[in-house]
Amino acid sequence: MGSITPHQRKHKVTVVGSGNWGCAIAKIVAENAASYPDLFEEKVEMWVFEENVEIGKDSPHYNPSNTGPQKLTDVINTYHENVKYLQGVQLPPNLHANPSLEESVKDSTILIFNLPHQFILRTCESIKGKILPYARGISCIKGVDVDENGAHLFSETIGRVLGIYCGALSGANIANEVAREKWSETTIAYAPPSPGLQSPLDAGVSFAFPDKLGRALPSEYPPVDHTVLKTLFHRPYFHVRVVNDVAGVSISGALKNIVAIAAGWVEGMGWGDNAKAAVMRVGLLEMSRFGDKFFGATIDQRTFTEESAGVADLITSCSGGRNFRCAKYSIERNQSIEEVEKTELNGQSLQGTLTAVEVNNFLKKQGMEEDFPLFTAVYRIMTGSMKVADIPAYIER
Ligand SMILES: NC(=O)C1=CN([C@@H]2O[C@H](COP(=O)(O)OP(=O)(O)OC[C@H]3O[C@@H](n4cnc5c(N)ncnc54)[C@H](O)[C@@H]3O)[C@@H](O)[C@H]2O)C=CC1
Ligand SMILES: O=C(CO)COP(=O)(O)O
Repeated sequence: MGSITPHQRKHKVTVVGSGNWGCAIAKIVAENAASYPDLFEEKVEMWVFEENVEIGKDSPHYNPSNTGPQKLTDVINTYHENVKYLQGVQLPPNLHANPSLEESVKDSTILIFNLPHQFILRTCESIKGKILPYARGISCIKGVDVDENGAHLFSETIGRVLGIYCGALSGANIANEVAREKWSETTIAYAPPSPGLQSPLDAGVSFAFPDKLGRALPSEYPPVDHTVLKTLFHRPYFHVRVVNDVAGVSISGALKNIVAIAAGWVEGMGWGDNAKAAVMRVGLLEMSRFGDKFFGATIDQRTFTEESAGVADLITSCSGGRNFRCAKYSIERNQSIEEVEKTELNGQSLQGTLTAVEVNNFLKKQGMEEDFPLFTAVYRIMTGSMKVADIPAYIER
C-alpha cells in the first residue's frame, strides 16, 4: 500500500445491496475497513431493500415474546445477521444496515454495487446527483445490460447514470462458501481511462467518461488504485487479483449463468459428467466469442482462461450455483425453473434465466442466434420451442 500522510482523508465505503452476495461482500469490506483504519472509515454502510422478516424457532435469535414480523434492517443491526439472505453467518459489528438508499451513499467515496441486475438501473437513477461527484464504483453484478440495440457492461451503465468511474469484481465465488470463510479467489477489474493505473482523475483533471464528466478525487484521499482495492477486498480466505480487463471480467460473470442452466439440465437428465463438460466447453467458447464480437477492442481474451472470473467461475457455477441447481431440479421435478426459483431460493434471484432472454433478444436483432448455439438452445428450451434432448445435436452444428 502507498504511504499514507496523516492529513489524508479516509474512504467511506457503501455496499448497495444486501442479498446473498451483497452481505458476503459487505462482510469482507467491513472486516478490512476495521483492519485498515488509516485508509477507510470504520463504519461501512449497507443499503438494504427493506422488508419484514420473521425469525424462525430454529434461529438462535428466536424470541418467543416477539414472534411477529420485524424490519430486516433492525434484525441485521441488532443480531448482526441477515436471517433471510445469509442465514447463520455473523456480520461484523461495524457494518450498518441502512434502509435509506440516499443516506447510505451520502459522502461515500467507494460505492460497491451488489444487486440482482434487474434492479440496478432504477437504483442508480434514484441516487443520480446525490453521491459525491468524485466517488468510484465497483460492480459485483453478474449480468450484462443488453437490449435489442446494444450490449453494455453494468459497470458502464452505472458509470453513465452516475457520472463516475466504475470497475468490476467477479470470480468463482459462491456466496455461502465465501461468507463461511472457505478459501476462494476473485478478480477485480479496474482501469480508469488514463495511461497508467493512476487516473488523471486522481491527478486533479476532469476526464470525459463515455457520456458524462467524472470528477477528480481530491488529493487528500488515498488514490483509488489497484493497491487500495486489493486492501479493501483481499482477506486470508478471499484472494484477490486485480487486472485491467473490465469487459472480460463482467462478460464472463454474466454469460456463465446461461451455461450453468444448461449444465443443470444435463445433470437433471442424468447424462453424466462427460456431457456436462461438453456443455461447459461450448459455453466457454461462446462466452469468449461474445466478448470478441461485441467488446473486441477492449477485451483481454486471457481473462476467460486465466482468471477466476473466467473458467473457474464457470466450473463452480456449473457444479453448485443456484442457476445450476434450479435447472437441475426443474428436470427432476418437471417444473419450470421460475417455479423452482420461487420454492427453493427464499427471495434470492436467478440471473441466468433473465440473461438468457436478454442475450437472445440482442443476438436475434444482430442475426447471430446461430453463432451462439448453446445460448440459443437455452433460450429456446426455456420458452418451449426446443427440448433438452436436442442440445447435443444442436450445439454440434
Ligand atoms: N449469491 C451468489 O453466490 C453470488 C451472486 N453474485 C451476483 O451478485 C449479484 C447480487 O446477488 P445476490 O446478492 O446473491 O442477490 P440475491 O439473489 O440474494 O437477491 C436478493 C436481493 O435482492 C433484493 N431485492 C429484491 N427486490 C428488490 C428491488 N425491487 N430493488 C432492489 N433490491 C431488491 C433483496 O432485498 C435482496 O437483497 C447478482 O448479480 C449475482 O449474480 C455473484 C457472485 C456470487
Ligand atoms: O456467481 C456465482 C458463483 O461465482 C453464483 O452463481 P449462482 O447465481 O448461479 O448461484
